[in-house]
Amino acid sequence: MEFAYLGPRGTFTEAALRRLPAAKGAAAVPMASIPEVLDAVRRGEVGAGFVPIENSQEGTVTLTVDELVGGDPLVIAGETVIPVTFVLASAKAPAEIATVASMPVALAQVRKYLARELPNAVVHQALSTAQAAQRVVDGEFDAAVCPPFAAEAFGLPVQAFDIGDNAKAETRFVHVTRPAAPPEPSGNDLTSLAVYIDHDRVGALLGVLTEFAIRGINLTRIESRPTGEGLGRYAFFLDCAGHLADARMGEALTGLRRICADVRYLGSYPRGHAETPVPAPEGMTDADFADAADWLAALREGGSPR
Ligand SMILES: O=C(O)C(=O)Cc1ccccc1
Repeated sequence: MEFAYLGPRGTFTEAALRRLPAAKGAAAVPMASIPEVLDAVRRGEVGAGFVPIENSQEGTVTLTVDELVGGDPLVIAGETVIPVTFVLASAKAPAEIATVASMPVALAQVRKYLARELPNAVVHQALSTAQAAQRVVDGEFDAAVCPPFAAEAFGLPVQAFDIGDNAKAETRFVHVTRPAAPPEPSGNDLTSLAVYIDHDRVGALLGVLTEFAIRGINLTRIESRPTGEGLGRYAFFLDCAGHLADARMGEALTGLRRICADVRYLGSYPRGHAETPVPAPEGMTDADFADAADWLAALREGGSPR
């Protein structure tokens, strides 16, 4: 199995991919951008892709979420979470740095550092932190904001370590495939969905949330993303605790299907970090649903239920 990932070598994505159990022994194929990774998966050129999706400091990696919500269908099959620390990589001393480059999600996390230490430097966007380091080596920019291992991979001196504005920043990365059955439940899973509501209907979002709340399903993330149809037209990206195979998740999904303009299932997969799973509340276990279904079937057959 080949994994395409956001490259070149030296990205945080590459480091996170090494921690993904499903990628053990797999060939890692660097791609220039997030859309290129996802398109290679869609075209079947690689079996899987690996891209950043969420940062604890900056929030959503919009390129990834928008592709999942609105692009040709893909599903998430796994995730990893790693801490991210940034360095200023350059052959020049900070006083001589006139241009600095990185990926927007990285630049946003060193905003205070750049304003304080390099107030006159012109900031440029790159497709990844390691691509910025590559372009410094090529002479295009003076400095890159990148992981320490990217500076090392590209032979760039580090002018400053730990320049992130939040020392506790973490990033979440996802393993994506073409639509496929999910991995078996692990006991601590997430299910991702994109939900399109009827935007003119008052209380439509409350209706969506109710489907989860009444079945004891915890949401770990809800994000609105523009559909591109105009102002006020948004889709919701949701991460829900639980697996597609859980009876209560199945019931919530069929409930959404009935009340939403559209629902896109985006995968059930084991959580990549140590969150304690929220157990099914009383009356919401698979056994409770099976018992209730048996009871109803017996009523419909005219028998006398237990
Ligand atoms: O550019 C990289 O190295 C990435 O993997 C994307 C990224 C950028 C900044 C923080 C986390 C991930």
